[in-house]
Amino acid sequence: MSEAAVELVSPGGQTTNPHGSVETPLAVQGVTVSYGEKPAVFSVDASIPAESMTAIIGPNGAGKSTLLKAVLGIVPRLSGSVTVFGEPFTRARHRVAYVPQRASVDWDFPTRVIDVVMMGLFRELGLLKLVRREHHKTALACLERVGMVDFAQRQIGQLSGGQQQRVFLARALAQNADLYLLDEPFAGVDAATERAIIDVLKSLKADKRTVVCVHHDLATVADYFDHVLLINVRKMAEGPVATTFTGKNLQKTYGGRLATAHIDQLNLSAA
Ligand SMILES: Nc1ncnc2c1ncn2[C@@H]1O[C@H](COP(=O)(O)OP(=O)(O)OP(=O)(O)O)[C@@H](O)[C@H]1O
Repeated sequence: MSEAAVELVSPGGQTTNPHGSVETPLAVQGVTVSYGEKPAVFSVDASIPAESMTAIIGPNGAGKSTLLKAVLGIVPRLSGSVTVFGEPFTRARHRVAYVPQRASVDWDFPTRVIDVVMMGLFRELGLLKLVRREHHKTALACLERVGMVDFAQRQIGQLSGGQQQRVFLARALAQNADLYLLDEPFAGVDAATERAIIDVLKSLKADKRTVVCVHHDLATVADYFDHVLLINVRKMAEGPVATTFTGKNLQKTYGGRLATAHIDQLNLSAA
């Protein structure tokens, strides 16, 4: 029997291999993606620790979204490999939930909030896609977790930006995944929604899930995350926030685009 076949899934959803060590939720090696002549992501390596909250940080156009899409197979890789809990993504996709950038979704599509969340249950609905009472209850419970249960019957086009973001998070929760990949979950949301989203993400981590977010607000990195991946087409740095989210690494990643005064305000180590 192969090692993969005898993987053990612990109660928290964590995978250990037969030797008892925890599989890396996401390992990226030498990934290069190009939309044209110039690579958008060049030879990026990353190793996302289990049960961590990771921020992918870098300037506009640095390739952060592209890296997530390459992990998910939405855009083709020119080179490199991706493993999810020690397996190719195609074998582990059921363990991954993705929340895309809000702007990339067609919100005019005529569908209700509850139906969007139900999409997260597609694996449970079976071949006939029969929605049973318990599926409905699960979807409502996920909406409850993001404070959107009263909006279940609303058309998605009639939601505010922050409400849309919460609904997509509810869909991801319905997937009951082990690895959550979110592309700018806090973009354009108010303080209350940001608090609601970070509370849900922290509860996922407490439940032994792994969370990875593309993130722009440097002021909240130390509070929200414990691991960072800094990229600007290439990987600039990766590691624990405490030792990697430093003024020097931010200068390296953003170059002249980030004023020294802004870095000073973050009260980071200059190392
Ligand atoms: N579908 C596409 N076709 C062509 N070029 C693309 C496409 N998507 C992204 N790009 C380009 O690839 C580069 C990386 O884009 P990407 O969206 O991954 O950056 P990002 O770091 O997520 O940026 P932002 O912080 O602005 O969201 C950019 O130069 C962008 O213009």
